[in-house]
Amino acid sequence: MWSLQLNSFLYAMLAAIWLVGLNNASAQEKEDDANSLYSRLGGLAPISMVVNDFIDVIVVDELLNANPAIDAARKVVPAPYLKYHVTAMVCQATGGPCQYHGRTMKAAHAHLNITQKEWEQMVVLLKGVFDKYEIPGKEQQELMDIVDSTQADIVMSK
Ligand code: HEM
Repeated sequence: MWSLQLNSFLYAMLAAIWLVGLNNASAQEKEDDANSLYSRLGGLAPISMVVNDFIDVIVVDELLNANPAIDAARKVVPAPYLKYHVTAMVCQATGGPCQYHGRTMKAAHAHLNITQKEWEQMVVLLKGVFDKYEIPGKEQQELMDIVDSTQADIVMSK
């Protein structure tokens, strides 16, 4: 009898410890989420607006379209398709709940022969969009770091 009660008590204690552990884990996760770049940017809606403007400015840029491969691709690849994929990618890379299902950066850009000069133009255009949306300096830098991490896979020639 006693040992049965003791056993139930021990099980109840173990269950309580396990539940407290679970609660702590989710509190920690919530804190991580709130601190993610994704949350600091305001989530998916503001990210999609920044990407929307970014794609709108790059597809009409004269310096970029002087590259015949870029010009040909932007005429056949729908801008909404690019906006969808780039939004999902940024959402995922900043710690948001999305999953990017597009091609690798190398596979998506290899045929475009993107030069260093074209990359730098893209960065100037992107910075202009960041400024338009008044993204704070720290968050701009973190976003640029993500973009920079793709440079080696995107820039194909000098
Ligand atoms: C000078 C810089 C860039 C130019 C000119 C450019 C242009 C393009 C073009 C024309 C396409 C369509 C290619 C095709 O399907 O034939 C494309 C695809 C894509 N780009 Fe870029 N891009 C640049 C940089 C970037 C950067 C920095 C990112 C993200 C960090 C990015 C993300 C993507 C994605 C996600 C796709 C779609 C991939 C897919 O179709 O699966 N691009 N880009």
